[in-house]
Amino acid sequence: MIIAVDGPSGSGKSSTARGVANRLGLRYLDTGATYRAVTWSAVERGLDLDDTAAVAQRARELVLEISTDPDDQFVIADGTDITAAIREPRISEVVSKIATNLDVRKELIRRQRAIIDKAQTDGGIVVEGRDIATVVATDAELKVLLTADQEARMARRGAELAAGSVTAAELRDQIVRRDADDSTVSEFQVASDGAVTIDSTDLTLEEVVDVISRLATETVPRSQEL
Ligand SMILES: Nc1ncnc2c1ncn2[C@@H]1O[C@H](COP(=O)(O)OP(=O)(O)OP(=O)(O)O)[C@@H](O)[C@H]1O
Ligand SMILES: Nc1ccn([C@H]2C[C@H](O)[C@@H](COP(=O)(O)O)O2)c(=O)n1
Repeated sequence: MIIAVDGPSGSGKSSTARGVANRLGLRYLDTGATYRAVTWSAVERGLDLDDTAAVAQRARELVLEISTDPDDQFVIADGTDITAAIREPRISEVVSKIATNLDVRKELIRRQRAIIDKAQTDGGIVVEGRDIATVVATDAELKVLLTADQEARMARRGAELAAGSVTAAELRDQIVRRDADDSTVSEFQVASDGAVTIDSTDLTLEEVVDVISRLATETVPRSQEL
């Protein structure tokens, strides 16, 4: 089974997808981490992020290992553990430049599909991102568009970061500006055909995990369809 979870920044995709994978004994893939890993590598090498050809070449060359264990998440790039580094503000601030590079997307979607194919032999996977239901795994048995209103998403991200470490303007940049940039290459504001929209504004994380897990158990995997 493949469960696709898409949605805007701060809607709770990562926490929810990890929770569902745990609950149902599935693998978990954070596709945003692949874009962050390429960003980290390009920044480390001092590449001009506007040089789309050079950045795409870096994406193709990068040796990337990304965990699909929901309880043990790590990202290793060219032998360096970058699990924490890819969450630093210096990466979050520029990652959209890499995520809107269409040649980078082509390469990372190819890699994401290979990870998803492999996980099928382990019983299935919950995949979260922006274009999972619409591009990466259009055959997903369950497609969820996870939303929350902008104020809730900014409040959640603010609570997550160390108190006083970001200004209101920086917070807005991380949520509003990033979504505006990212939505130029993916449609994650409107549900695609067959997707269920879940508005998490007034739901706890546990409640969202409950809803998606229930929908998943009511869904017959394609391989078992008669
Ligand atoms: N339903 C919820 N209610 C309250 N807080 C939540 C809920 N879902 C997630 N959170 C919290 O909101 C923050 C953002 O969640 P998360 O990182 O999962 O979002 P995301 O959609 O993956 O964001 P991004 O795309 O920017 O990585 C986390 O601190 C998480 O614990
Ligand atoms: N399938 C995806 C996943 C992520 N992105 C973009 C969106 C962000 O700019 C960046 C990092 O994602 P995050 O870790 O914040 O979820 O990658 C995308 O375009 N497509």
